[in-house]
Amino acid sequence: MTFSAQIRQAVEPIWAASMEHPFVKGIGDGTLPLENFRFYIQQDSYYLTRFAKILALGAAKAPDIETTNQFADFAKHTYSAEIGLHEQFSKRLGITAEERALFKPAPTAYAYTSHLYQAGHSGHLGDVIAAVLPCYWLYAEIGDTFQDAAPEEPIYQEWIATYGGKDFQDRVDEQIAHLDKIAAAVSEADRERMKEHFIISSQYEYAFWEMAYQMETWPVPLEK
Ligand SMILES: Cc1ncc(CN)c(N)n1
Repeated sequence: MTFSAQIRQAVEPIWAASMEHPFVKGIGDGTLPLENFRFYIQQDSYYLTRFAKILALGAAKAPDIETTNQFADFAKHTYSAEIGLHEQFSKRLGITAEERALFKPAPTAYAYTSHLYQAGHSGHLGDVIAAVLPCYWLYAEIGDTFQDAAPEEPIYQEWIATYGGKDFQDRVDEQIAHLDKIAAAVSEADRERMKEHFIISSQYEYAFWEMAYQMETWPVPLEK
């Protein structure tokens, strides 16, 4: 079994729980209150700006110029496709400049991006990919699962289309191919550490839906 198939099998219960999460199901059937999605978009915009930096770090850590180019392209695509989409959604959802200026990440968004930074900065390209892969692969599976869903809300339709398309799946396949190649060449200790990054990111993916569903706050709110 390939390394990617092994780690995918290890996280099956976590990904199955994500698929069943009311936030995700609510996008699919259109019942998710827009207020929750608005909260998600703000937190996810923060998340994506950090995610793009970790992909750029992958470009810097790549062993050859072709892989550097590919990871630089992953970072650019995060900006042009996902952050661009969030900017459009933010306008349509009436997120104001003042709200943006006052924005603070919720605990889970802060913790998840800190995990990506820690895994990415402390290791090699395999650590970067293991940490970011659930972000690609899980969303592609969700997009695929809900491809035929027809929520009434156009924003939810567009969100599903972004992750359900061939372009996003191609990027997942490229990341998996890199990870399997690296996993075959490194030590067992490296493979164990990469698996752990993948599991932790998968747990945080679930926690991110829950954060948006509960509109999570820090335990002791401060005056703005
Ligand atoms: C939290 C999270 N994880 C993954 C993705 C898809 N890149 C995202 N937009 N946000």
